[in-house]
Amino acid sequence: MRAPAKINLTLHITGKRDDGYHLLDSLVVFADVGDRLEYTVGGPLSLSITGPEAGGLEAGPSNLVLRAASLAEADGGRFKLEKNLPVSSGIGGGSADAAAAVRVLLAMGASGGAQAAAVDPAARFLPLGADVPVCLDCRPVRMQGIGEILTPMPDLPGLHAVLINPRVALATPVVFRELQRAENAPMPATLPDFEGRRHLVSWLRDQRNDLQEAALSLVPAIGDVLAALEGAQGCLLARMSGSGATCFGLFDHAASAKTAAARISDRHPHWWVTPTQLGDMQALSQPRISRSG
Ligand SMILES: C[C@@](CO)(OP(=O)(O)O)[C@H](O)COP(=O)(O)OP(=O)(O)OC[C@H]1O[C@@H](n2ccc(N)nc2=O)[C@H](O)[C@@H]1O
Ligand SMILES: Nc1ncnc2c1ncn2[C@@H]1O[C@H](COP(=O)(O)OP(=O)(O)O)[C@@H](O)[C@H]1O
Repeated sequence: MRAPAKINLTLHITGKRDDGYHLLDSLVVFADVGDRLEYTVGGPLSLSITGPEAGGLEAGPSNLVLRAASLAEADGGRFKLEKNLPVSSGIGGGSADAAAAVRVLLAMGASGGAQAAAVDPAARFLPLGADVPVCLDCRPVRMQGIGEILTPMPDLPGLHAVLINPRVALATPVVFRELQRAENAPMPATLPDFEGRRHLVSWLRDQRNDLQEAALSLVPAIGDVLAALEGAQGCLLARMSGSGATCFGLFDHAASAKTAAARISDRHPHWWVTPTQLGDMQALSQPRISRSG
């Protein structure tokens, strides 16, 4: 099963709750790049991790895959995680993995009993992380509250993009702590009916990521990433996703995104650079179940 990266096209921080969590207003889409998770029924609950971004990631009970399995009351089984997304990078890799584990366990019939099964999955799995509800469906949404209020945006045009991480991990709480002002304007109450990609991009230019300035002050390399994207031929808009440090550049065509990614990668071989499509990845994220033996 695939665990697509989450991208915040906008991230307006509109307030702060008494428990310290911030209120968000964010337009979220998914990428066709992500982690992969395999689950085999049988045996005690376990997790192994491979892949280019596996380094330093704990496979113990603190891993979000195993935390999700516990919350779903899985009674065992082996998870294998192929970690392709940089950890702590603003594209929700951990939340995507947790949501993928939930999807497969629910598809296999794990429910935690009738009472738990009756609870809306978004509310039930929110304690794993504010980004987990949005990652359950992998569809374009407007995300509000602390991440639990989701309004589908089924007609949002798909986008061509390049994702870049300067290979600096940035912990979400640290960026929120650095935020100078928690009360900022939300997006308009009603979002436009976008007529196409260009319309969406020109509207996005007037929106913001309110965490970008705070993240930039912590990791100046984010400025280099944004400059590289903005300088690339065909780049329509460059912005940071989530709490960073990953940034996205939007392009008119898949070919120009690919060319830009190759050129930037040549100049910055240590950066994580990926051309991708952004939009609705629900179909791609569905579990594919095979039975053997
Ligand atoms: C900022 C966002 C935007 O999509 O993305 P990332 O940068 O993590 O990808 C998310 O809201 C992050 O979601 P997630 O990473 O699941 O957050 P959690 O584990 O629940 O929270 C980590 C910490 O971030 C802060 N936090 C998170 C979400 C929120 N709405 N308000 C907050 O203040 C809190 O300090 C919290 O203790
Ligand atoms: N499967 C996982 N993948 C990534 N991070 C995980 C996972 N399980 C637990 N974590 C922890 O979650 C935190 C942030 O995860 P991540 O989702 O990658 O951040 P972000 O949402 O900023 O991209 C890190 O402290 C990491 O150690």
